[in-house]
Amino acid sequence: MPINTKNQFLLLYGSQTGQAKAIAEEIADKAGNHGLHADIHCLSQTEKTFNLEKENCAVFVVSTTGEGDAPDTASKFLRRLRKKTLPNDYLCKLSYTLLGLGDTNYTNFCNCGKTLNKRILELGGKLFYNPGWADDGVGLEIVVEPWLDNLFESLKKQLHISSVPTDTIMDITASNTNSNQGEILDPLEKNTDLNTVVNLQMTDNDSHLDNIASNADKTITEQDSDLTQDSSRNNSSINSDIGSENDPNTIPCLTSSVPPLSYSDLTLPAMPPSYIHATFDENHTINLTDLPRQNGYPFPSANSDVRVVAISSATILTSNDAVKKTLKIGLDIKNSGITYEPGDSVSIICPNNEHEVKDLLQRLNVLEKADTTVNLSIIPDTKKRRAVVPPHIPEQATLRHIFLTCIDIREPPKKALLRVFVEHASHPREKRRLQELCSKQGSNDYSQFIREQSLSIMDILRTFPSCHPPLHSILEHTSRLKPRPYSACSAPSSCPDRLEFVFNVLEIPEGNGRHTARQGVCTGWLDNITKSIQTNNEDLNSQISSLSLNEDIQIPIFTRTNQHFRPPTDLSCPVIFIGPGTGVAPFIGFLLERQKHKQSLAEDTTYGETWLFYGCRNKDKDYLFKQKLEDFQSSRTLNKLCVCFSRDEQPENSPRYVQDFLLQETDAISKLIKTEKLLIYVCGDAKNMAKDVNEAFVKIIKSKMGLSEEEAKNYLMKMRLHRRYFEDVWT
Ligand SMILES: Cc1cc2nc3c(=O)[nH]c(=O)nc-3n(C[C@H](O)[C@H](O)[C@H](O)COP(=O)(O)O)c2cc1C
Repeated sequence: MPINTKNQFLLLYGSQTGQAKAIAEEIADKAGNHGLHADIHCLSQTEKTFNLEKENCAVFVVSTTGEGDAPDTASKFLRRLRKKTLPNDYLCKLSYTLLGLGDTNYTNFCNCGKTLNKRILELGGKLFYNPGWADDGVGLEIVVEPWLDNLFESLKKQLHISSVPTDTIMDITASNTNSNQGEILDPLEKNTDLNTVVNLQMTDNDSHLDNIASNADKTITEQDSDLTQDSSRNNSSINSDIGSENDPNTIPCLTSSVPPLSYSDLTLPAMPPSYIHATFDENHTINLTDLPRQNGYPFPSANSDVRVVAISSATILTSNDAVKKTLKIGLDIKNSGITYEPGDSVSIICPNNEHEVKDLLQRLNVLEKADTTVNLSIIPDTKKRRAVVPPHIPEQATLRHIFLTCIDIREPPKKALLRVFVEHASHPREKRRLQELCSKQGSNDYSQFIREQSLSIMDILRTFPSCHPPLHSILEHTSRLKPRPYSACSAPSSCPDRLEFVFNVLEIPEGNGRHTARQGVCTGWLDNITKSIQTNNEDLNSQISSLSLNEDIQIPIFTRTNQHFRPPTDLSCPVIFIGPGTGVAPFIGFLLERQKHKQSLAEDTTYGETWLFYGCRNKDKDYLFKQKLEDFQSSRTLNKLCVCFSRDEQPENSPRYVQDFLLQETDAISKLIKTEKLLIYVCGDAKNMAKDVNEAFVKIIKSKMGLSEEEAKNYLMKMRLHRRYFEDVWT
């Protein structure tokens, strides 16, 4: 396909953890199938490789991070676009569309995408296709897939390209008849795509190829017909096999409670072309300790270099009979060059579980070669455009190294990988169920049975025993293994050489498609490697640490600054901290810092009221930092400590959750709000707690300030905008 400016569009992405980038790359890949060429760049390349004001046609894919913030790689671009000096017609040449990624569990859903969209419109840009707002909380694909389906028709209309050159069609089209060319489309409404439609009527012995041929309204080229015939062979065998059993209920399901889809048409994603070639070199021994972590590819959001530091303590903060085990880890950062402030987080670069790696390598039939040097290269005649070995995977390493440290083998397999699995499942009924799960019609099943249950690649392979995918497919379709961030619960002003953080050891039970019970990747690893030094006694821990008995437990980390979640600088402001469970962590650091400040302040300094709302299940089992919090209260660093226990026997009307406690304190809190100096900090679970806390404040403001619901919500929104309401939440 010749590249000329006529069929070219600018494709820009801003991504924090890789999803927006992956979707942008998918758009770039698919563009060629439609006779289009995507000039793809990260937004960080602004003014180096692209200049927006000179562009005619652009597609943006941007996620939101932090508290409604732009990804790190997009912030410079947004800063430039926000300049007040830009004229109103700055982008008047530009027609564009935008796909925003976000998560409705966070307060500012898709804020970065929405802000960008608003600003481009203000600067004279015109939308040629409705923006899509995809919600990671329920599954990005629910919006992304239909949005992508219609994007290319709109792009072609925009670029005045009426027909698709036949030599560029890779996908196979069956029922592609309702193409709404040129309209601005609602991504959720209409559906015109270039995907494979598989018809598997029980009674219909027509081959898949026949079905496609009769419905197709696009030419299938020679190179594509290979793909078609492959599918045809596989699918016609499915038909005859299913036909002979004649019982739809025998189609294997992920769990016995999962019904299969009906035997209707399925629209499958196009089979992704393979592109990585792995060869083993027995004569070459590789020194793995020399290999940079994840091939030296930078970690997004790192604010320090990666450092290897010693774990100097591991304190169990919960009783033996608590539902969850909570650990506090102390890191020795003396001479490490690592600095941090309360509110910052430490990211732990953890490996996958070694048994899971072994099981997967065994299943892929490469366990004997796990420690042999492997060379990865690009298949010379691959059909994948711009194919490169993923930058976080070294081209020369061992499989064990790659599977342990570079790729995420726990993440639910993407639909593209399931599509590959379809081709490598030999049992017809398993093949059919895999087809369902990656099909458009099976989207709900995919969300419900794979994504929501967090099934791993190995869970899927165990469920479909006849499926034996090739090694390269796993390397091609897995994400980078991500470092796990934890808020610091210490303060450098009180112990400059130590950084502490807390976490619950995540226990994931067997069931719902998960073939084995497991622990969280990072929390399970930290729990295991610190077993020998774990203690319930903080004092014992400091003795161990002073004896330096555990220098050999070392872990790689980096820190991330959190400019938006900092202790108040004006100590006269009243402040309310809300942090149930491990959400209390940053507030311990804040209070340590506050205590230090207070000690150095003159007697008559005005010191704002400081309250903490904390919650856990049981007073005697999982009340984290009990002693410390009570000490803060005794020293008047904390003026009010409101603790609730959700599972203890209690007098009627006792608050069970922090939001109940807030409501109980409505009068006192509303007085603090009315001072217009109150600062509110919320940390912890985004899904339930942060939303409920937000609602509790709306109720308080509404009832005590005589405002309507809408006005109360606006009041709270203004508090956020004026940096008086802060959140550090996670899902
Ligand atoms: C730490 C963190 C903070 C987030 N904050 C927000 C937010 O404020 N608003 C939102 O809509 N989505 C938020 N998200 C959800 C992401 O935007 C969403 O998961 C997206 O798919 C990530 O895409 P990326 O991998 O390209 O960065 C957040 C996700 C994380 C991990």
